[in-house]
Amino acid sequence: MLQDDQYNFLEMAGLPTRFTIKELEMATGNFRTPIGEGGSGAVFKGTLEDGSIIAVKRIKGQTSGEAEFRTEITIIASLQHISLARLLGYGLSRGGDRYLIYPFFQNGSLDSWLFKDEEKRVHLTWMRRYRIASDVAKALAYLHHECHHQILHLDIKPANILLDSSFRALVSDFGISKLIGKDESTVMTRARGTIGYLPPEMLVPNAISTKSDVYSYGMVLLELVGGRRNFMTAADAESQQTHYSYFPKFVKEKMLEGKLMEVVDPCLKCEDISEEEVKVLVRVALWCIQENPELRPSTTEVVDMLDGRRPVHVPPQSPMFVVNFFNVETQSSTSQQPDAISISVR
Ligand SMILES: Nc1ncnc2c1ncn2[C@@H]1O[C@H](COP(=O)(O)OP(=O)(O)OP(=O)(O)O)[C@@H](O)[C@H]1O
Repeated sequence: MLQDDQYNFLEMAGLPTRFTIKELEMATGNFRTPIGEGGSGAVFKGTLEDGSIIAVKRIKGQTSGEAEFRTEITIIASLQHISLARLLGYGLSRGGDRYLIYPFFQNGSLDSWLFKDEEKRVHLTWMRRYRIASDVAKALAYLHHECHHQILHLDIKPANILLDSSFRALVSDFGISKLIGKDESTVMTRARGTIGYLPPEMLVPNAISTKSDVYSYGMVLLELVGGRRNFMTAADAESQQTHYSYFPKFVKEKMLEGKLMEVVDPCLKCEDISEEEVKVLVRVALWCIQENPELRPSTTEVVDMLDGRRPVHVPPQSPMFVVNFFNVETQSSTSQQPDAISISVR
């Protein structure tokens, strides 16, 4: 019969292993170093006996998050892609807390670079941004088209894109993902994801598909280019009204005027930016956020466009219904970035 340690081959095969709470306490020094806080719990830094550095996500509570926890383990256990954050293991405590263990990625999440001050944003050089766009597209193409099932991530946003020490991107957080059969093109689901990245088909009871991730990806692309959130609000003290600014509309207008460089994050140095690449990213983004899912490209097509294997035609004019809904303005405002638009609906 095999001894316990002879099962180490499972670990070597990249399958998630179960950690005891004692092992996790040892690794994290009793959860001494928090590195982040998400909707479902806090994340702590730790070191395993073999010296590898880990991130331990603690999901508090007995019942909440159980479904997400199971989904995350089941889905990610079977995935192997260089741009997906690998799940090293999991843990369960008697008190009902649950743990997910990932490799630690030195540069944290994309949102902590993109939406902070200029000092942080300048580290996201144009070359890094383009590579991040390409890494995420490749991870999504793998999930959508290269696995036994189609896997919908359903929560693509900068907070769920982690960056390693060379600013290569890894998609993480499969808590609300969904598997669908290869022959099915759509699936019914309740609203999930994060406001600001949700495609219109998600706002009404309807079928979602891989094209829903494509929409969220397109929204992330625009934020990468602009170095700002797509939705921003500013309170007008005089009229006591809130003004919304919607970056995608501004981008669309600049594209029509032929002044695309005006949409690029002003903190980037002009000489480092390839105008041709800006055109590619912006056009791809505007294709991805088409309101009609059928017009959006597949993630495989996106990869081909970013890699220059497929031409990127001028995207069609999209009505951008959200503009009328919020009565938004189009200036490239640098106003306050509200928490309200990043509320998660699960
Ligand atoms: N593997 C990791 N390496 C380094 N930092 C990490 C890692 N995982 C998470 N973090 C940090 O912890 C923060 C919170 O992560 P978490 O996945 O819980 O957040 P979230 O995606 O915003 O939340 P939610 O679970 O609600 O989607 C991240 O924004 C990031 O800064």
